[in-house]
Amino acid sequence: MTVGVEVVVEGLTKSFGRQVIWEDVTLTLPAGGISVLLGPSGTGKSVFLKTLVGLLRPDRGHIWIDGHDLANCGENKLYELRRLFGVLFQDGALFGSMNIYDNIAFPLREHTKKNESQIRQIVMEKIELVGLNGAEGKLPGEISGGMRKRAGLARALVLDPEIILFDEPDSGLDPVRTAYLNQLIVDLNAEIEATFLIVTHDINTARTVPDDIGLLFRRELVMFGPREMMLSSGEPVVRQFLNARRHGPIGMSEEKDVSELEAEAQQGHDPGALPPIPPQLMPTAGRLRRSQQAPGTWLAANGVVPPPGSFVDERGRDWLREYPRLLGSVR
Ligand SMILES: Nc1ncnc2c1ncn2[C@@H]1O[C@H](COP(=O)(O)OP(=O)(O)OP(=O)(O)O)[C@@H](O)[C@H]1O
Repeated sequence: MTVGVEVVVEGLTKSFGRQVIWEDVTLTLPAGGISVLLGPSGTGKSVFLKTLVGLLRPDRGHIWIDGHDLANCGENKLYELRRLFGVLFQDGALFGSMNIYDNIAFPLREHTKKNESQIRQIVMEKIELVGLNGAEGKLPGEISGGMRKRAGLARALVLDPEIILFDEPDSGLDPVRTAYLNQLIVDLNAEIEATFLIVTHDINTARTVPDDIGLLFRRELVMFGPREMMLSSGEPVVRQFLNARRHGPIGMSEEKDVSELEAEAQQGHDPGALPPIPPQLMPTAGRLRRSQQAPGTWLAANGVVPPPGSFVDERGRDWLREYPRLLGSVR
C-alpha cells in the first residue's frame, strides 16, 4: 500500500530559448488527492508534466517533495525522487513487440532485483487492479485503445509510485471508454491513495473527477483550487474553458486580442448562467476516497450559492443528502 505525498510547486518558470512556456507557476498537489490541469493546446501542459518528473529542468522555481527540491537537486537525488512517480503517457508508450505481461514487467526487470516469481505476483496484481485479466499474452496491437491505456497504467503502477501523472488519459477514447477509465482512476485513487495529476482536454473529466482543478493560459496558471471554486468561478477564461464556449478570451489558435473581445461584448455575447455543478464521481462499491470532501464544502465555507440543480446525478439523487448517508454507512 502506498500513500501519496504532497507536491509543492513554487514560482516555476520554463522556457525554450526565448520562448517562455509558462512563468511563476505556484500550486500544491495535495497528498492523495486528484488534481486536473487544463489549458488550451500548446500552453505547455505536457512540458509541465515532464518538468515535474524531472525530465526537463525549469529555469527558475522549486518542486518540493518530502523536503527535497526536485527542480534543483543533484543527479543522484533526482534519480531517487523520480522513483516516486508513475507516468501514464498519452499513447501508453508500450513496446509493440512485447506482450502485455512483459510490457508491465519491464520496469521491475530494469529497476529491481526481484526474481520472476515475485515479478509474476506483482504483474498479475496490477493486471487485476486495472481490469485486464486474460490480456497478458496479447501484443499491444491486438488490443483496443482503452485496453492499451489500462496496460500503460498497470506498468505505471508496478513500482508502487506515490505520485501518478496522467498525460491526456482520454485522448483517442470514445466517451464510453473515457467514462470507464475515469471510474478506474477514481477507484484506483481510493485503493492506493497516491497523489494524482491528470492533464486533460475533456471537460466532463475535469468537471467530475478531481478534487482540485488548475488552468494554464497565456503563459501562466490562471487559477488552481477546489473543483467547486473553479466550477462556480466568474473568471471569463475559466468560465469559457469549463463551459466549452467559443465566446471568451480563448481564440481558435491562441488568445483573442482586445478588439475581438470588445466586438464580442458589443454583440452582447454574454457568458450566460453557470451550469449546475455535477456531483463528483464516487468510487464504486460505496467506498470513499481519503482526500474526498463532502459536496458543498468549499461553497459553504466561502458563502457561495451553487447554480440550481447542482449535485443532482442522472438518477435524480441529490448528493448533498446522499453523501452524509454514505458516510454514515462507511463509518
Ligand atoms: N523539447 C522542446 N524544445 C523546444 N520546444 C518545446 C519542447 N517541448 C515542447 N516545446 C514547446 O512547448 C510548447 C508547449 O508544448 P506542450 O506539448 O507542453 O503543450 P500542451 O499544452 O501539452 O499541448 P496539447 O494540449 O496540444 O498536447 C509548444 O510550443 C512546444 O512546441
